[in-house]
Amino acid sequence: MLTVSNLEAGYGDVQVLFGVSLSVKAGEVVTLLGRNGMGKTTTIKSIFGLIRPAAGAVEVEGVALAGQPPFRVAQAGLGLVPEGRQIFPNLDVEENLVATAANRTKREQAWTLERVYAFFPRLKERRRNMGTQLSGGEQQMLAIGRALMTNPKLLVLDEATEGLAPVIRAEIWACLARLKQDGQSILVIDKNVDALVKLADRHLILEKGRIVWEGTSGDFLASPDLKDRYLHV
Ligand SMILES: Nc1ncnc2c1ncn2[C@@H]1O[C@H](COP(=O)(O)OP(=O)(O)OP(=O)(O)O)[C@@H](O)[C@H]1O
Repeated sequence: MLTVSNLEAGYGDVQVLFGVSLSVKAGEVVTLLGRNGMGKTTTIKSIFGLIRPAAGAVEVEGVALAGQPPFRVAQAGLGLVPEGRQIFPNLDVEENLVATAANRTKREQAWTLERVYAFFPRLKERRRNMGTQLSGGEQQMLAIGRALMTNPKLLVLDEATEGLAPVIRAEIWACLARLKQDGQSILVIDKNVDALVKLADRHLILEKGRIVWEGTSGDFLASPDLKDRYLHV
């Protein structure tokens, strides 16, 4: 599905990623973990063409994407729920959902407005509200719904539960679990390791721009020192 190999990237003269490699297979849920400033968002920006990697390869089902503009990455089947949600503020909920919608993969069970509303009934209630009038949790559901409307082969969430109340976080995790049951491939960046260990199949830990650990949820639980070494502040 997604293969990233030896990615190097940074900002100006400052190198942030030093050969990041990762993969997500069809139907898998994989997490990218690490403390603040370790390069998680830079990895996502490089994958999505939001910054140009200095070296390395990004492939989606064999299509080479490194250095391609964001619309090509979207066309290849990657859907992003960006950090900070980035809801279009001057559009209402429904307009946000259809703004970037596409069924490029020609799925039989495509995501449509009706299906997104059935998945997030709260969005249906709020369909005529402007993006800015929504609560943080509703905005997050909208950002996920908007990405699903592109019918992505891989859904990527960057800090999807940041700043949300614990009960709302739990709702978002539950949504992701339902998507996983549906066979959706997902890459999640988040700091709530305990919730992610239950949800995900595999985990990668990023430290100073390098992948320093990789394993299954079982491996992660069997190494309790990982949290102190790489994840706690
Ligand atoms: N636009 C930018 N210009 C210059 N340096 C940046 C920029 N964005 C991030 N950096 C630097 O790159 C490094 C990695 O940042 P990145 O946002 O990828 O980390 P992160 O792991 O996603 O952390 P966080 O959880 O804080 O978002 C940090 O040292 C950060 O200061």
